[in-house]
Amino acid sequence: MLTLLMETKNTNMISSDELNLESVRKSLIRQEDTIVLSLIERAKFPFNFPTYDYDPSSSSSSCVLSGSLVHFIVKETEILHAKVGRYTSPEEHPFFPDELPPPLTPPHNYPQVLHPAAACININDTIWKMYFDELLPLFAAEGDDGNYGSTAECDLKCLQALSRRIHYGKFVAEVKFRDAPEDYGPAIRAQDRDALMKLLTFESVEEMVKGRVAKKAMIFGQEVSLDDKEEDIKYKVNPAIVSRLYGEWVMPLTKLVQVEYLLRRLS
Ligand SMILES: O=C(O)C(=O)C[C@]1(C(=O)O)C=C[C@@H](O)C=C1
Repeated sequence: MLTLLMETKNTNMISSDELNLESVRKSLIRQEDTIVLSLIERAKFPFNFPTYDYDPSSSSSSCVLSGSLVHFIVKETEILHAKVGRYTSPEEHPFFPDELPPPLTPPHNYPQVLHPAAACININDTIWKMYFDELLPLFAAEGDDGNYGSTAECDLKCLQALSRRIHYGKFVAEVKFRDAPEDYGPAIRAQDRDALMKLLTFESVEEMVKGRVAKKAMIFGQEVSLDDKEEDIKYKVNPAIVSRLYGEWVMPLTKLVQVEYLLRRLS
């Protein structure tokens, strides 16, 4: 708890005068480490289906949870973290925002960098569905080792890291608007999603990101042994899956957040 409190207080939140494309991209690059390492930790456990299984109609269930174990762990963790002010940070977004208590800690004055309308953008429902329906089956081995609590804890860390990275699109969008209001203004006033998406997309950057996260998965996730031959190296998480995660989900969802933010930027 103290660590979390210190983490919340010692935020490396970007101030308005430090806000530029280089600084926000530097943060996105640093967040790649957290995402790749959280996937590697989740890959320690097999799929462990009972972590996600909840059938209210099953009379045999002695389970008293109102949902699956992973729902319970995420909800209860968010309630605890809300009490120490985690979700007063513009960089943090809860998966269950409707059930959170007010902070018990003094308010922290975060730099007011974003337009107030940013607070209404939360796409965690989409992130939750992507993670459990698309991503997890790609890299979690089949099987059940009974470690359902630890498995759910790893899922929580993956969800939090992905949510933070994708919603960081609000800061990227703010930078892009400030750098070129004459370009973004007409598309915003026309509420033209396609024009905004075209303006904010840098395909060369996306290719670099996909290559870098695959390389991080290789370096961070390499099974190390002293007599490995080059062709026998194994990885805890397939680097191609990490590259696909970014190409098919993380960057498109980050761009969705950017578009949603920009549509509201002049309201
Ligand atoms: O770096 C940017 O310009 C971003 O908008 C971030 C990001 C990303 O999600 O990594 C998204 C869209 C761009 O096409 C390139 C990269």
